[in-house]
Amino acid sequence: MYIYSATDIRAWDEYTILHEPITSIDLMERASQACAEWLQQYQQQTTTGFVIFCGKGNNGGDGLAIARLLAESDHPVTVYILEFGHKGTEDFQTNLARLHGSKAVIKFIPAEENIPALTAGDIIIDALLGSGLNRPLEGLTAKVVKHINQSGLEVIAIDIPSGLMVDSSSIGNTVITAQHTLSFQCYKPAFLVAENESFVGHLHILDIGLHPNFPLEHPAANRWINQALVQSIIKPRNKFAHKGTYGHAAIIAGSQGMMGAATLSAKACLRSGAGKLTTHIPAVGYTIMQIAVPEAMTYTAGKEYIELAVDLGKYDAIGAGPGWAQHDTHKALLESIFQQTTKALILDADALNTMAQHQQLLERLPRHTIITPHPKEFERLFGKSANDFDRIQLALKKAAHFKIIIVLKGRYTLVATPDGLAYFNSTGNPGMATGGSGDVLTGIITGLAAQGYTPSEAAIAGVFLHGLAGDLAAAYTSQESLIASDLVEYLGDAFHQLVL
Ligand SMILES: NC(=O)C1=CN([C@@H]2O[C@H](COP(=O)(O)OP(=O)(O)OC[C@H]3O[C@@H](n4cnc5c(N)ncnc54)[C@H](OP(=O)(O)O)[C@@H]3O)[C@@H](O)[C@H]2O)[C@@H](O)CC1
Ligand SMILES: Nc1ncnc2c1ncn2[C@@H]1O[C@H](COP(=O)(O)OP(=O)(O)O)[C@@H](O)[C@H]1O
Ligand SMILES: [K+]
Repeated sequence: MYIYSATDIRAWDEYTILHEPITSIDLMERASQACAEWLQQYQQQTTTGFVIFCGKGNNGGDGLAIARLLAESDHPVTVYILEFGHKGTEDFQTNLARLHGSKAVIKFIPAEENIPALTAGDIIIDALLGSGLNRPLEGLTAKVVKHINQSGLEVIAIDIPSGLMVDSSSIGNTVITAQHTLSFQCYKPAFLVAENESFVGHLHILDIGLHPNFPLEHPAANRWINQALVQSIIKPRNKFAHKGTYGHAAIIAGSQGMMGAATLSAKACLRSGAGKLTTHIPAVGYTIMQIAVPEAMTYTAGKEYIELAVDLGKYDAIGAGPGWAQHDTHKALLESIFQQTTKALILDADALNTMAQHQQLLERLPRHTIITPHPKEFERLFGKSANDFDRIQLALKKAAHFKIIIVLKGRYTLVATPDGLAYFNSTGNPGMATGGSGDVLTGIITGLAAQGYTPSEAAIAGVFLHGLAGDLAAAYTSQESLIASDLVEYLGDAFHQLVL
C-alpha cells in the first residue's frame, strides 16, 4: 500500500471520478456517508448536538453533507460556515443548497464577533480545511481554530485536522487539536510523524472506495508495511530443509552488566528461523549465554568488553552492537568486522555510537549494511533535523549516499532504502518503549538476513514481525507490563499470523 502526497490523493480522486465513473458530488456523498456512519456508531445518543465548522472548499462540502445526514437521523446539528471571500467550490454549493431543506441550523462567520460560544457536551466537527491547505492559517480562520481548541470540547476532524500540512512540517502553525481524525482511503505523511501526534488524536482510515487500479498505475516512494507486503516476502520452509538451509548467523554483543542485550538478540535471531547461531561475546558473559541460550554456539574474546571478532567470513549474517557499551577497542573491532563481512551486516546501538564518534567509518560501511538507529542515535550519526519530515528526508539521503538500509525506529519505524523508497511500519505499540526492545529487533533482522532474505526484505519483514509480536504480547499482558523478553516469546505467534 502506498502513502500518497496531497497531489497524488487529488489525482486518485479524479481518476475515480473518470474511471468508475462517478460524479464528484456522489463521491463526496460516499465519503460523507462513511463519516456520518462512523459518527453515529461513535455517538449513538441522538440527543448529542453536533457543531460542524465548514470552510468553502470540498472539505467544507463534506462537512455540509455530514450535517444533512446527521440531521436526517435526528441529531441536533448546527453548521457554522467560515466566510473567506469566494463563494465556494461547486460541490460545496450543491451541498449547501441540499442542507437548506434539512433541520440543521445554518450560520455564517463573516467576522470575529460572529465566532460562537460553544456549549459543554457538544461534539465539534472540523471541516474547515482539508488536503487543499496551501499555506498556514491566519486571520479569522486561525482565530476560529484557536477558539475551538480553547473550548476543551471533543473535536473530530474530517480528513485531516484543519491547518495541518499533508506533506510537510506544521511546527509553529495554528492547527486543530482533534481527539479523532476520520481520514479517507489511505495514510498520509502527516499522520506518521511524532510531531503531529497531538493534532491527529486517534486516527481512523475510512474506505471510500477510490478506484483500485490507481495504485497499480501510480506507485509512490512512500509505502506502508502491512501484512500483505510481509506475506509476499516471507517464504514457507522447504520440506527437505536441514539446518544448513537457513544460514549461519552471528551476534556480536554484550559487555559486563549488559549481557541481557546479547541474550535477547540471540534468542530473537533463533526464533526468527536462522539455521545456526554463534554468539561472539566477552568472557564475562560466557556462562550467562550458555545457560540463557543453549541453542547458540559461543565464542569469547575480551574480558568485560568484546574486543576482537575472528573468522567472520563464514557467516551469512552478522548482527553487531547490542550491549557493547563504550570502549576504546570498538573502533578497531568495527573496522575488523567491516573487513571480514562477506554477506549481510546489521549494526545497532553502541556500534552506531562508535561510528558517530569516528565518522570516517561511515564511508567504509559495506554496501547494503542495515543500521537500526533510534532518533537519538540517528542524530549522533547524521546531525540534527529541524523537524520529523526533514529527518525522513535526511535518512533517505544518507541511505542513498552510503548505499545502506536505514531503519529509523519509532512509532511508525521507517525503513529507508538506497534506491529512495521509504517504508513505514504499521505494527507496534507504546508498550515496546522499554529497554531491550531494540536488541530484539537486531536479532530478528539478523535471523532473517541469515536465511537469505535481501537486506531490504529482512529489514521490512523484521520491523513488521517485531511490532506484531509487540501487539500480540500487549494484548495478552498489557502495554504497561510488556518487557522485551515478551517480544521474543510472541514472535512465534507473529509468524503464525502471516498464515504462510
Ligand atoms: N481525495 C478524496 O479522496 C476526497 C476528498 N474529499 C474532500 O475534499 C477535500 C479537499 O478539497 P479541496 O481541494 O477543495 O481543499 P480544502 O482543503 O477543502 O480547501 C482548500 C481551499 O481553501 C483555500 N485555502 C488553502 N489554504 C488556506 C488557508 N490557510 N486559509 C484559508 N484558505 C485556504 C484554497 O483556496 P485559495 O484561497 O488558495 O484560493 C483552497 O482551494 C479533502 O480534504 C476531503 O475532505 C471528498 O469530498 C471526496 C473524496
Ligand atoms: N510507541 C511505540 N510504538 C511502536 N513501537 C515502538 C514504540 N516505542 C518503541 N517502539 C519500538 O521498540 C524498539 C525500541 O528500540 P530502542 O530504542 O533501540 O530500544 P532499546 O535500546 O532499549 O533496545 C524500536 O523497534 C521501536 O520501533
Ligand atoms: K478538516
